[in-house]
Amino acid sequence: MPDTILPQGAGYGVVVGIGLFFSAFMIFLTAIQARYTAFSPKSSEEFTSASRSVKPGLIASGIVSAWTWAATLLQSSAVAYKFGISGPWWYGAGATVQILLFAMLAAKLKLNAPYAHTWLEIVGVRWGKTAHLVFMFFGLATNIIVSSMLILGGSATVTDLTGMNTIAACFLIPLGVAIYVVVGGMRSTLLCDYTHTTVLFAIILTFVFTVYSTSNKIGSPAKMHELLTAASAATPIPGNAHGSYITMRSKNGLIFGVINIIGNFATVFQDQAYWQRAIASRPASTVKAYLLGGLAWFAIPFTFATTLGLAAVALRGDPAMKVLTPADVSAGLPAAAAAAALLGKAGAAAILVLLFLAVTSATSAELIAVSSILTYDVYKTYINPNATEEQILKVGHAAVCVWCKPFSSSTEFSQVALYAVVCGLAGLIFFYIGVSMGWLYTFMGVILGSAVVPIALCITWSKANKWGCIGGSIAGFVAGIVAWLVTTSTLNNGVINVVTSGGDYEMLAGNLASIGVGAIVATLSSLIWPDKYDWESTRAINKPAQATSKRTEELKADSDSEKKEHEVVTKAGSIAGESFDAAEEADELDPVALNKAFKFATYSSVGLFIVLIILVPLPLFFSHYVYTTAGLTGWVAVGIAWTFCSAITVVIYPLYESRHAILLITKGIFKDLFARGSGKYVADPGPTSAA
Ligand SMILES: NC(N)=O
Repeated sequence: MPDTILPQGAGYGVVVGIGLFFSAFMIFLTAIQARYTAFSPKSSEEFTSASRSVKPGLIASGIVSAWTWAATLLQSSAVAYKFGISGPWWYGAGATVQILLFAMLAAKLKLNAPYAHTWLEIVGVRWGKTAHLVFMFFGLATNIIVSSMLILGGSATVTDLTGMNTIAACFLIPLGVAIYVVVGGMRSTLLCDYTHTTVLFAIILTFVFTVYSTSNKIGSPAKMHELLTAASAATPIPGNAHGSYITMRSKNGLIFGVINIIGNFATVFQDQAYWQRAIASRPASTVKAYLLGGLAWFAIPFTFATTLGLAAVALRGDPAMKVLTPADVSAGLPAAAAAAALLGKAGAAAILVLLFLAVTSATSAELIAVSSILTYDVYKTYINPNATEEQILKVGHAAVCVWCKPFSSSTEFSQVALYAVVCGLAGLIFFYIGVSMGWLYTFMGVILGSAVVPIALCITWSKANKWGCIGGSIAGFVAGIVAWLVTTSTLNNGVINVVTSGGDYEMLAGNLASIGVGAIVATLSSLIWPDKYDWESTRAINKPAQATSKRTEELKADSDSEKKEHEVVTKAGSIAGESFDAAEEADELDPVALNKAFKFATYSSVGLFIVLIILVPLPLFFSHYVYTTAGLTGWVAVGIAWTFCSAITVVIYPLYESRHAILLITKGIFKDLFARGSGKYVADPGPTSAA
């Protein structure tokens, strides 16, 4: 019997083949965009922010795609395997609430810095160079840690299923992504994200229906209940009510929940990828996009892990089920093992494709995020403040390829290869020192958590104190590391290594100290020495010369013909290009409407936070309830229904809202087919709708 369920060729085929397929797809999309729409991929605004014109469904799909990491599928299943049903809940809820709460930051971004390219530009303009550099450290550290987790999770699974060389996997995974991001920029990345998300939901639903409906090994929630009950009796989980897998009363599940909430605050609030989607979004619908994206994403880890993570427990002892070591669990392998045990080679292949799509789309989000930071916060801020549009675009492309070498004079191919080296090296270093994806996942809040509250205050609160926020971030960082190491040493007789430092309490202490000290110092100093910031300078960042509201123009215009003239003038000043004109944009940036949107974001996200983190899980935790068959059936049914709603939101809804753009492109293609050259988009002098 071979050591792996799939041949090595399958690993290379998926990693290289699908990577190149999506690169070709991206080139095709970009060509279509350039020919049949008003948006030119040659503009730097279009490359980094899709001309700030994207509608909420596609943004929501992009959020889901960027937020679906290897860990979303693998670590969620690993915690289901370790803690039972509480693991998927804490993973899903504990990483959804940040996206929901980010809707508030997105509303403030549109209100206080509507034309910024990066969140660091806002920090720099408000607080100057020191703050800019300190927070850039946290921003880039976030991108590096997230990218490393993606590479680690992806390569571990590909190696486990196919035997593909881990070093090759680490380097080849980012290669295809780098090519397609360079070719397309933000809009094509969002369209590629959409395709990935569609396939992702199809594969997840296939696994769900296999486990809970068709499989002869499980096949129903009732059988799953029976198998989990038997597993609980055979190997009770310490800290769970009655040692059961089918209870929310799990002490370690709850600890993981707290760590998860903290770490994910850091990786949303200080990752340019999420700011970038807010920047790319139309102002009027940014909040809606984040609320939809967050709610849609919840179903992915929750339902997937409630399916394959629990299946990995239920199938223990099955001849087709691999025996998992603690290292395998930490590497996130229970889901792949269960998929292979249930569906053989087909299951393994499906999980390989699923994982690869998740890893590539999240990596593409990280790439374009880093590219924007290097372009606008390093190159334009410190190297060439008078950079031309052409220079900015060139650096943006180069930065995608090589994080640390944006001015390479080598060919694009060698830049791509160098980028693969940088990203792959980060993954490899962690791999060789024995740091798994699971370890890194619980560690991320220790070093990133301290900047969460200071960054949120900088963007949303006029009273936020500059030195309090900078000091809080640094003090929290130090406190997090110290608390983590001291707890490790205390609990492990002075032994500090990768294994001892990865324990639940060790990571919990580091996470709590980091976010707590950062929050307390930043908030208290701002209350004692409040700033009085008026946001004028951040509102002026990159502001186009003639961004005047259509309403204002209408008031000024004396006649219909004069009004038309005004529209044409404002249109010329639009940063968003011809399909989302300046007057429309200025109307959507109306402060009254944006303040309303902020209030709506606050009420809904805080309300959903209370439901997801307090009202649902805590009563179940304190009641010590162990699910009956009917209880588990209901729990699974909620997951399946939620998954369908999510698929409708991020797969069907974007198609519906883009129907005019799809029609426009289809007409253009048909015109070209019947009269060669006649289908190319020609600018319409009047306002039109955005894709
Ligand atoms: N994106 C996460 N935390 O899965």
